[in-house]
Amino acid sequence: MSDNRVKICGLRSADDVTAAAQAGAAYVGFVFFPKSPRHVQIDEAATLAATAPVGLCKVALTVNASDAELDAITAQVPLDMLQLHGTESPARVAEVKARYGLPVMKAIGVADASDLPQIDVYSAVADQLLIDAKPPKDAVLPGGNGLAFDWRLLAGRKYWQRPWMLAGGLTPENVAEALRMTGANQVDVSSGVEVAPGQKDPTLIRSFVAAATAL
Ligand SMILES: O=C(O)c1ccccc1N[C@@H]1O[C@H](COP(=O)(O)O)[C@@H](O)[C@H]1O
Repeated sequence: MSDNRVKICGLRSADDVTAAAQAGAAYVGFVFFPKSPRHVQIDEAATLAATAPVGLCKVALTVNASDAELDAITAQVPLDMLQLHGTESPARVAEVKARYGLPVMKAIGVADASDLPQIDVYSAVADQLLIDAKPPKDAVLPGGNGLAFDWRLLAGRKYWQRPWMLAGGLTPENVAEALRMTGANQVDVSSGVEVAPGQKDPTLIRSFVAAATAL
């Protein structure tokens, strides 16, 4: 068993939270983005977060959220981290961090080598980085599309200043190879542990966490 840490994102029920916790996930994510099949209302997320065992990091995923939206989420949901998954600028990341006093994880979309310098830019302001596949141009969702990027882009990289997670198209079948190729020690998954959009499967969650932490 390794020290690899897993985030299961897009949880919508108490059973999902229990499955993630019992499988050994380190983080659970709640999606606040109405276009997503994983979107939860703030009061639902508050109830779900309250069921999470102590020590499980509860993350709110938002996309270009306004202060009013973040005020409402942070006032009602007991959270440990904010994940910014839109086009938030470095200045906005710093502003959110200061305003809410919570660690901020910034998602960065990668399609090719030209996207990699953004990782250094956001390292200066975010507490963690989430390196995800860049969504297709016509995508409705900026993440959660079940698409992987070419992991070879991260092979042999220099070390970044911040902890980071690998995301995008990860599954119980490919996560071990993804960890090996990128050297990541944290991974984030959504579609890869679902049987239908937004519907998590406890067996897939268990298989994913087992595969990611077996190395
Ligand atoms: O999951 C979503 O619906 C979502 C919506 C908007 C922004 C990000 C979203 N998900 C994040 O994307 C990664 C990768 O997802 P997948 O495993 O490829 O489906 C996921 O881990 C979430 O952090």
